[in-house]
Amino acid sequence: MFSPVSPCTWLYSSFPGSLHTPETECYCCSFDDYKLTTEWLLNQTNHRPKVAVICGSGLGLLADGATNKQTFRYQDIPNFPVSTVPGHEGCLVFGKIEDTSCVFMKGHFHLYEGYSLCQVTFPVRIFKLMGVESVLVTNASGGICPDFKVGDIMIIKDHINLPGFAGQHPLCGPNDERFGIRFPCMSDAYSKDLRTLALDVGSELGCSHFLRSGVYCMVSGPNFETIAEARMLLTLGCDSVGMSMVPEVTVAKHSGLRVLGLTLITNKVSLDYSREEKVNHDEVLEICKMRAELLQKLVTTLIGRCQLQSINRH
Ligand SMILES: O=P(O)(O)O[C@@H]1C[C@H](O)[C@@H](CO)O1
Ligand code: HPA
Repeated sequence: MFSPVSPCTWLYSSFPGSLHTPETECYCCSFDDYKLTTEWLLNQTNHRPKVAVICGSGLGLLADGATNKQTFRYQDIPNFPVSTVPGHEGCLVFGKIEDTSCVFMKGHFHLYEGYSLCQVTFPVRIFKLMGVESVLVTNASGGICPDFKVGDIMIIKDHINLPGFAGQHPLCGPNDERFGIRFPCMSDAYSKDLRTLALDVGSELGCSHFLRSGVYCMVSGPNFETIAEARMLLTLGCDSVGMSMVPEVTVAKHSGLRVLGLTLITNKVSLDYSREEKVNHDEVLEICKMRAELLQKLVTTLIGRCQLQSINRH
C-alpha cells in the first residue's frame, strides 16, 4: 500500500512529540509519529525484519534463540512507550532465526498501565512500516475452558474484544488509509496456514498433549476476574481470558499483516465459589518461566519452517 520510508540521517537529541508525557494521555498518533520512529530504527540497524514476535508476560526469553542480535531499550526509541509491568523487560531485539530477519518485543503495553490503545499498538505499525509481513503474538492467560490445564499452550483461532464492545478500540478515530481500510474484516484475524503450521510443529516437538486451540477473550484488567465474570465468559464461548494481545492483533490485521497468536495458560480461572486458590502475577510469571524454553523452541522452529514454506511471502 505504501513503500517503506527511507532511512534518515537525523539523530535525535530530544524527542519532540514524545508519547511519554502525561499531557498526552489521550494521544492519537499521527503518520509522522510512526514515520519518525521507523526512520530512527532503520537508521540504527541493518536488520530488515520480516517477522515480529511480541513477547507477553515473562516470555522475553523467546528472543534468546536469535543470532546476530541488536537491542534497543524502549526508553531510547523515540515515541516508544515504556514497560511498567514486572516480567516485561522493555526492549526491542533485532536478530536472525536461521535466515529470517526478526524483531522481538521483550514486553508489550497494556490498557491498564494507562496507555491509550494507540500507544499500546504503536509498535505494530512501526513493524509494518519497516517491512514486517507476519506477527507472532504471545501472552499469558487464564484458562476458562474446564478441560484446560496450567501449562497448556492455546493456539488462538479467534478472539472476543470485550473492551472494543465498550468503545476502547485501537481503530477508533480517523482512519489512515495508508495503513488499512475503515471497516476491516476480522473473521479471519488469525492465519489458518500459520495455525496449521503451529499444530504440525507442536506435534513434531512432542507437545500435542498440551497444545490446544480456542477462543481468547481480552478484558482490560488489571484485576483478575470475579467468579460471576468468569462464568459469563464461559457462557460466551471463551476458552481463555487475558489482558492484552487483541489490540495488537486488530491493528496488525487492519494493515494486512499475517497473525499467529499463542497464549500460555498460566492458571485456571475460578468458576466455583468453593475454590480456595487465588491467582496472582507471581504465579503467572512462574508458569511462563516453566514453559519458556519449550515456547522458544516452538517459536524458532515455526519461524524457520515459515521461511521454508514461504508463508511469509504473500
Ligand atoms: O502481557 P500479558 O498479557 O502476557 O500479561 C498477563 C496479563 C497481565 O498483564 C498479567 C497478569 O498476571 O499477565
Ligand atoms: O486469569 C487471568 N485473567 C486475566 N488475565 C490473565 N493473565 C494471566 N492469567 C490471567
